[in-house]
Amino acid sequence: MTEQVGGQEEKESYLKDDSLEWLTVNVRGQQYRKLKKVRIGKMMKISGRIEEDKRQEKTDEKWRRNWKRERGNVFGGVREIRDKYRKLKAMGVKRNVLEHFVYVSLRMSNEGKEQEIIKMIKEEEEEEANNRNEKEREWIDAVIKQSQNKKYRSLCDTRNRKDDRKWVESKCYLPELGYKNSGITFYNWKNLNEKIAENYERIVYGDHGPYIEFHSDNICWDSFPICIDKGDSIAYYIEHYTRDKNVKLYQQKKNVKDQPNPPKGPYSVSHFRSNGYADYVVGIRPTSSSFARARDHTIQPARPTTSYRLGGVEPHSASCAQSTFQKHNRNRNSNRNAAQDDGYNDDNGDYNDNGDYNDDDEYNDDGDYNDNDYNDKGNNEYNDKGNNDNGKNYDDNDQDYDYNDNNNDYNDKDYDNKGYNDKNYDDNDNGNDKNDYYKDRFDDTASNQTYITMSTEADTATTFDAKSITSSVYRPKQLKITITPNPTLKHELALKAFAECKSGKYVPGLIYIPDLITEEEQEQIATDLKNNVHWWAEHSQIQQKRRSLQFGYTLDYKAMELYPSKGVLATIPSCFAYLAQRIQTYLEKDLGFKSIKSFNQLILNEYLPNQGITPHTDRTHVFGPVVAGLSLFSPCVIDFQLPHSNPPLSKPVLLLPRSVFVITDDARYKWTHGISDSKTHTFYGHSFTRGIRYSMTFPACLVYSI
Ligand SMILES: O=C(O)CCC(=O)C(=O)O
Ligand SMILES: [Fe+2]
Repeated sequence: MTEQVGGQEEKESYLKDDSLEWLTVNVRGQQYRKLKKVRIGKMMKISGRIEEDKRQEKTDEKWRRNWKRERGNVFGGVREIRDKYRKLKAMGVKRNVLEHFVYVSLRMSNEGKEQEIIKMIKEEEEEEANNRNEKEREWIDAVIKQSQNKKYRSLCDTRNRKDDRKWVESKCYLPELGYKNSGITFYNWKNLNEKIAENYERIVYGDHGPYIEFHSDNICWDSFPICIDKGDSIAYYIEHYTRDKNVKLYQQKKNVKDQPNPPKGPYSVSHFRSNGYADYVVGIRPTSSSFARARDHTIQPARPTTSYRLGGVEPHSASCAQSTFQKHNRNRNSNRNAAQDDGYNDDNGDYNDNGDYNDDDEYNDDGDYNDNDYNDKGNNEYNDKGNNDNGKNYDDNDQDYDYNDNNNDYNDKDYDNKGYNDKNYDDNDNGNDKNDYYKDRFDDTASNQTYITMSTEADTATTFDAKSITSSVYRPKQLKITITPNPTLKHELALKAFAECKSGKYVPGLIYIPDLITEEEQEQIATDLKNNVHWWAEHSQIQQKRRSLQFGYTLDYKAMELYPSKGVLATIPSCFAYLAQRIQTYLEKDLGFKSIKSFNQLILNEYLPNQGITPHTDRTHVFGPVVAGLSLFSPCVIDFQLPHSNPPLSKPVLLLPRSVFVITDDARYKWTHGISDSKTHTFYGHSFTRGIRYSMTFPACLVYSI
């Protein structure tokens, strides 16, 4: 051993420890440090030992820096591998650590370097081996045999994936490839007695973020008693949950090769890949599909911090990059989707602010890609390998981070300057690696492969903290609700459009119901809102600066998943529930709708006169085919637009207080609707000043019983 770090005493105490984890061993100057368990989710944050956490954070920083410096090359050059190996030995790590390391080195080093690496490792071991018996030396040969000279090319070929990898490796200490004897154990971080899995196959770095892939044999299935299968037609995977629903396991049913871009999500980046946005692998023998529980699976580690996610830069250097980011975002937007680029939300420089229920990509997290929108973007031909378009194909979904306007964490430069094709990782690329990988993987285990991805609810449920961004302006002790007068329509076009709206001939599928409630009922609603002002302070979310509350179910705009609302929001308050019923009755009795699914969610939106909502399609994977919206207190114009139409079609609809608009069919699925954030709205020549407006959106959430 040529390098010695740490004191003998600590080393011994570590060696006496029977636990197998190795990636949790850190070197802090002269000290050793270890964690007992690899925890899914906030693994470093939950030890409950604050002192430890602080130390850990410092160490994390160090590791992160080290990874940045070393990682790009560590599996590239023999010398780097040797140095790393020596470090690990000096740390006194256990055999399985070394095995894992050698295994990954052999499989991921540059082509043709294997023999050199083997020679080097053997030399390194020589000295010690002389003092040991022959049997102990055999481990090297066993690892070599395991690696079978098969190369694995990193999936991290773009900046976003590399950043994800940096994060996973510096936070979770999980190399891209797993190893069968690594002994790494995964626990539910909310219940550390609950074992999730042992060992893993690989980290799948895709454009929807990193996932840990497991073989089913290594999953503790007893920890996953809940299983939801939404059916072949909509879902790309079966969901499995731990009892506490904290850990979710995705069992992939179909691959995503036909999906060039990922659904929206905190990690999502669009690269228009012709091979699909991620390398999720599905069972290759359809006959085995009924044996879901005997398959392979993956799990998604916790979400990286914003700063790390967006370019892997330290926050302090990012503020200067903010404007660059916004600029590029604008460019991207105009390149991506004209329907969104309408000048709304200019304050954010971001067409979609915080992702509302914006379905512009029209496919979603559940994998029900029920839309053909990709082609419309005209970008299918985009050459993923090229990087000369300065980020225009870089993902717009990062706007998810944008809502708060104060995150100075972006350093978009990092993306734009370096492009997406970091040479470090591409040296091996001969274009066939992926096929090799599949061959490698399935030649000997071809019988029953399916992959599952897993995430923790805690990750996905970390919606923005409304309270922290709710300034006093947003937290009045009283609600001031006034009624704003309606414009008097005189112009012929305005009268015609309004009449067409009422008769259902204006936008296909759009139904307008004037005066669904009386003035007294509106008064009563105002009173009810005032009486419950505390709802807002306690539970509201901020969407594009406006506040909203979700009763019944809550759509997490980051994860785009639906959860039953909690506390006072758990059910639609009785003072409002009759409204949902009345709309439903109207649709069924007066308009002859065949028993529609009951509205089971209420989204209460508050619009100050300078607030709006980005053009969007209400999320299709969580909301049913009929969505109704009641307007209160102030008139406003909602714009219906048909994206990609030529010439562009945009139809303003005047929403008067106490009226309801219902979207079905084309209006629901093909058209977008949005409200401009200007204080003055115009409807066919009639301009009027907006006042405070509330709207109640009633969707029928698609919920599945467990
Ligand atoms: O405020 C409105 O009337 C529209 C709200 C809306 O589009 C929504 O909640 O999805
Ligand atoms: Fe909507």
